[in-house]
Parts: sequence; C-alpha cells; structure tokens
Amino acid sequence: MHMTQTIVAETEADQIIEVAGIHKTYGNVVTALQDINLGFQRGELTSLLGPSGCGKTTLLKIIAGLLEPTEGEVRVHGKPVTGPGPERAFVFQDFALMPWATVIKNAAFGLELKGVALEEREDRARHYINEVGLAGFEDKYPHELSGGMRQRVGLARALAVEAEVLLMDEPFSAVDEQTRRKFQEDLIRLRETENKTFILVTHSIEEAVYLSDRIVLLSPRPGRLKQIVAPEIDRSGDPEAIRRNTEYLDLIDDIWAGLRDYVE
Ligand SMILES: Nc1ncnc2c1ncn2[C@@H]1O[C@H](COP(=O)(O)OP(=O)(O)OP(=O)(O)O)[C@@H](O)[C@H]1O
Repeated sequence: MHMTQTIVAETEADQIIEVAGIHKTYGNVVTALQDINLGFQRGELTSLLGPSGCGKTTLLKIIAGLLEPTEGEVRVHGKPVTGPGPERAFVFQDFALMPWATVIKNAAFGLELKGVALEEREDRARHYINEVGLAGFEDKYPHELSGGMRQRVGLARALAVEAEVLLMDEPFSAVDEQTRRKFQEDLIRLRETENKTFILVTHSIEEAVYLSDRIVLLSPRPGRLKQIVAPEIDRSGDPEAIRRNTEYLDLIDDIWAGLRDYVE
C-alpha cells in the first residue's frame, strides 16, 4: 500500500505534460486526431510514429500551443495550454534561423527575446553550441553550415532558453545518413545530460527504437493511439553495437509487422 502511494506521487511529480481527450478536425472535414490521452514525463524521450497523414505533426503543434485542438486540452504542470510557452520549445524542421546573424547570435536569440543581457546570453549560447557539437562555428553564418549543422543551431537555441520540453518535427529528415546517425547519438547523450523531455515526430521505425524511451504508435487517419511501446535497450555501449543488438532488431520487426497492415 505504502509503495503504491509512493509510486503515484512520483509519477505525478515527474509528469510535465498531459494530453487529455484531444480531438482535432480541420475545417469540419478532416478528422486528424481522435481521443488522444497521453502523459509525458521529465527526462523522457518519446517518439510519435505512424503512417503518413495520421496526425503526428498536428499533435506536436497542439502540444506546442501553435494549434488549437477542437476538443480536449493539453496541460503543462497541470495548467491548461492556451498558446506557446517558455517551458516548451519547438525546434523547427526548416531551422528558422536568421540568415544575417552568426551562429552565436542565432543560438542566443531566444534569450534576447527574454531580455537576458548580452554577455550572459552569449555565455549560455556558447555552452549549448558546445553541447550540440558546434564549438568553433560560433562566428559562422547559416549559409556556411550544412543542413545538419543548422539544425543543431536550432537545437542549441531551444536548449539555451532552458525550456523543459523540446518538440522536434522530423529533426533528422533533411540530413545525410552519416549526419543523421551522429545527431541521433548526440541526442541520446543530451537527453541524459540535460534531463529534458523530448517529443519528436519521426517516420523511421529504426530511429524511434534507437532513440526512444517510449514510442507512441498512431493509427492511420483519424489518428488514434494504437500502442505505446517502451523499448528497453541498453544504450550505454558502442552505438554501432546497439544497431546490431537482437532486442533492437526484433522490436523493429514487431513494430513494422504492426504497421505493415496499414501500408499494404
Ligand atoms: N491546415 C490543414 N488543413 C486541412 N487539413 C490539414 C491541415 N494540416 C494537416 N491536415 C490534414 O490532417 C491530417 C494529419 O496531418 P499531419 O501533418 O498532422 O500528419 P502527419 O502524421 O504529421 O503526416 P506526415 O507523416 O505525412 O508528415 C492529414 O490528412 C493532413 O492532410
């Protein structure tokens, strides 16, 4: 009895985001999401996975407060979301960097908006530029960087404002395979060192299994919760060894078998 109470208390304390009874209809015609109920814990990386058009991006934008649900609500620390907030940072797929500003200025931009003084914001931005593996590129401009590097600047910007929740829409889609792998490894490390809550949309089963504490599988439109999978993969070793790990490969097969019904 005592133990049960303790567990409940811890769960509530660590739950940052609650998605309650979300429905989303676009223009009274397209039902994108139906009856979505989910909780997100501190320090956990969740992937939203499902067939094209099932509402993954819609759900992410509703959590971000960029889109209003037709029914239901999202609560952050128990408070209903009415728009974007400082505890949630959306890392845009198209990077949303200012082309005329250097990496450090771009990374510090969120802090500038918050009114943080120049020296402090550049110190913090520098710290996160380092964290995302861009040390030495502080004075470069976006056009001098590769797609993957620009994406890292976006991530550094989100980390610098000290948002608790990082929302990423297909963060690895626009980069080559090598960059993608490196970025995935960095994200696993960041999740451990920063204790942030990551919610990301992906199309890749491999990526979801490789990165996630939890995978939320959505059904085809209207997107409903199909299954929640919690991969128990030991990620402490060599990243290449993880990709050959039988548990990792079996789980990919299982999820693929479940999704296959929809795509065939
Ligand atoms: N602004 C909009 N107006 C009307 N319909 C929309 C709008 N945005 C999205 N939709 C529709 O809602 C459904 C869900 O879209 P959403 O982009 O959330 O799916 P997704 O799972 O992220 O798709 P994908 O994997 O292809 O990126 C789709 O059928 C899409 O066409």
